[in-house]
Amino acid sequence: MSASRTLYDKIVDEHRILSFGDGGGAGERLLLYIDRTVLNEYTSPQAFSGLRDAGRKPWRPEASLGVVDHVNSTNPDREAGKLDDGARRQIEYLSENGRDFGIEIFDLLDPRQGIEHVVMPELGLVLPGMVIAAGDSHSTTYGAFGVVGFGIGTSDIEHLLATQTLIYRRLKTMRITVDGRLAPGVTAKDLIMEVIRRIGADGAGGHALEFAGEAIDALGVEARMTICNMAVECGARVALMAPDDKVVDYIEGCSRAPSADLLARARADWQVLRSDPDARFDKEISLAAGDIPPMVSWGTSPDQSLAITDRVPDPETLPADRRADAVRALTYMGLTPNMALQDIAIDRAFIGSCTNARLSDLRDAASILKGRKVAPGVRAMISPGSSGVRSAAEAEGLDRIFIEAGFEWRRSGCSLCLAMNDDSLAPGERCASSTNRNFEGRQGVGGRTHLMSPAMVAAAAVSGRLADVRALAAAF
Ligand SMILES: CC(C)[C@H](C(=O)O)[C@@H](O)C(=O)O
Ligand code: SF4
Repeated sequence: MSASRTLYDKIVDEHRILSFGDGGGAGERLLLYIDRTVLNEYTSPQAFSGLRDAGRKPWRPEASLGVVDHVNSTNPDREAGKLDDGARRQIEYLSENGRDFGIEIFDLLDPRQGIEHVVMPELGLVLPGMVIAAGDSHSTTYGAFGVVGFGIGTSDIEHLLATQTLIYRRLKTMRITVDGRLAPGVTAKDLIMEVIRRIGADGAGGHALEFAGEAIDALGVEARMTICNMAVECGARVALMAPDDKVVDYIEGCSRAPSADLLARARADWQVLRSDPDARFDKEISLAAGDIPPMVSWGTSPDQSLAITDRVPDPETLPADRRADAVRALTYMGLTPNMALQDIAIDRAFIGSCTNARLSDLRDAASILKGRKVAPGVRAMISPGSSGVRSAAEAEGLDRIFIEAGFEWRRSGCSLCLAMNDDSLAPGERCASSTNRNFEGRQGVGGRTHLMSPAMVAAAAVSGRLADVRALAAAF
């Protein structure tokens, strides 16, 4: 290994307990120490059952937190929220496991409940230089803090709980440098959607993807989380950004943050958490932030997206290897080639998910909705990323803006990001959505998803069709 290292390699080296001996480069197999994990009711049950069957206990229970997010109802009236027997059992089993194994659980009624990737950072549990592995693919979110975060399967969760380690294969590295500044009305969501459009759904496959450049430095921490979260949609196994003062300031305000003393010392120590100036990446790409427009997806893969001012593609004009997918996507989405994206009428609007339901996202959307009404015939709902975000938003009156505009002010959970609870689209319904995946059936059987930023969802909700947020606000 060369003396100059990438941020990814520095963090992996720091957590390597032993190497299985195939060199220190990409592909090296090693035993990796994991600092923390978060468990949800959907992917943890078998891991806990495995521990029970083997008579094992978690090695460091205080390194884990459990939270209910995927299957719960977000109906504000808890009684009315439908919970089928399977979901109820999963939620109860998480609490039971927490009690039996000494792991802290935020259940449905806990004021700190929310989507795991929103809850972990907002508590201050995600600290620069850590490795956080969890049973959910969007664990890449933590990269915004300079953390190696990645998703793991159920048997790995069991191994992690029992040993606080994982057998790991070192990834190749890739860097995307984003120069300049984003234009007014263009957000981190548009930036990552443009990256995914450009490099494809597997463009960063098998790589740890570092984001750098002026545009990234200029973003707030929550916007950075949006980018790292969705980087998994271009195949990145890990997303990373070098932590700066904004990150430490963000952590400082959190309820579970280390003491002020420790943080002051860490602020200096964390300076080393950046790629060395001459570090070599296996792949490098750069793009100009100023060229990125507000984006919307038109198809059924997150890389099938375009500028809102564009037209639905004509498969005939696409490269041969993309044609069949495009035809299938357009059929599923019920769209005609060459129609203007802004002519696509919507039935539903949804603001939520671990990608885009933090306080800054809600503020962006509210700035568009203030004094406006959801178009007739559109059902709009918002599910804040966590119960904490929900109360913070209420404290500054954002709930009133959403409700007066005609949005349903729901509770927190994965909600309509994936139809695993009682929020779903009816067959054929079309939704403007601030989420991250537009796969067939993702929001309900036959449901049609258009991905976009929260402000763009707000613009679509009041317009009744996909719309350019720049026409509604000069800047936000
Ligand atoms: C259910 C879970 C395994 C899944 C994931 O890992 O990402 C979900 O959160 C998703 O977003 O598709
Ligand atoms: S909000 Fe969506 S993407 Fe995030 S963890 Fe839940 S289901 Fe997965």
